[in-house]
Amino acid sequence: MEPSAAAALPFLKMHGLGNDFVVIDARPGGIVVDGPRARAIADRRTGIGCDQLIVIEPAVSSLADAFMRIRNPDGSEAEACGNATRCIASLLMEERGRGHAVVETVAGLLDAEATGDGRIAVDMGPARLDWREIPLAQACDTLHVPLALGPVSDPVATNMGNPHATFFVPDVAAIAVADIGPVLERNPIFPERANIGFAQILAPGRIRLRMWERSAGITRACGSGACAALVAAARRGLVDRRAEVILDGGTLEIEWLRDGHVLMTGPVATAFSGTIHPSLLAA
Ligand SMILES: N[C@H](CCC[C@H](N)C(=O)O)C(=O)O
Repeated sequence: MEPSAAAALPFLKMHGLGNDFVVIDARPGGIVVDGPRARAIADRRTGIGCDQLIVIEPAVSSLADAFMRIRNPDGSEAEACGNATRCIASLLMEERGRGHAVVETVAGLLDAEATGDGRIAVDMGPARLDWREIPLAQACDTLHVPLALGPVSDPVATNMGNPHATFFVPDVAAIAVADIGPVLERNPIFPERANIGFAQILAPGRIRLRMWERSAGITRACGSGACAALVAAARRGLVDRRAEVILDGGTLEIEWLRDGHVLMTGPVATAFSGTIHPSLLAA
């Protein structure tokens, strides 16, 4: 059932370290938020504005509490969104009055639990490391992808449900992320484009990361990007399997477990609630 043109749609504005989301609960009314509507809502000038639009849908799997649909500001669907997963998991835990939740995504079921200090830990599933899984357009060692642009080269490719390329640099502050991010995102070696991370090793357990997100541009934090950066650094022997990843908006704790899964722990916040004006739904 589509909301009538007159119906205003309630939403929550949430964020994880400043990576912000408009969250719509489509479970009750079967509301469809397609690409054009997502674009209209996510637009920071004429809409509400967000890095990703998150729609909570009824779970498909009997093992999940809800399905989380992720849309980028250009309306495209993303397979993973770590910060949003923490936000949705916290909503589901609150609804059910318990400290754990299972969030279903197109990339699989994600287990989440409250860590007791106000943060949420999510098992983001296995890091996928084969060139076909990223995906890349040609067979290559994902630990050394043959790509260079300006001051950066030789990234590590990782799939966390979504595609990532992580470049290691001596000083992230010196990287013109807004200039080279969009060009790297669309390099033909990434048939589904890619999220681009620029990482600086501060210490064996501390990584500084700046992100250019696929379809979303520079964001203040990126959970799946932080996971990809930790896995990349550990594969290169630059850090152990656990580190603090310091993003523009704050710090995430990432651990690459022995079973290949990646655990991400960090805060969530609800900024405000409101209703979406029907004109935005007419898109
Ligand atoms: N902000 C998200 C990542 C969104 C990735 C999206 N831009 C894509 O196209 O994969 C996170 O916290 O993981």
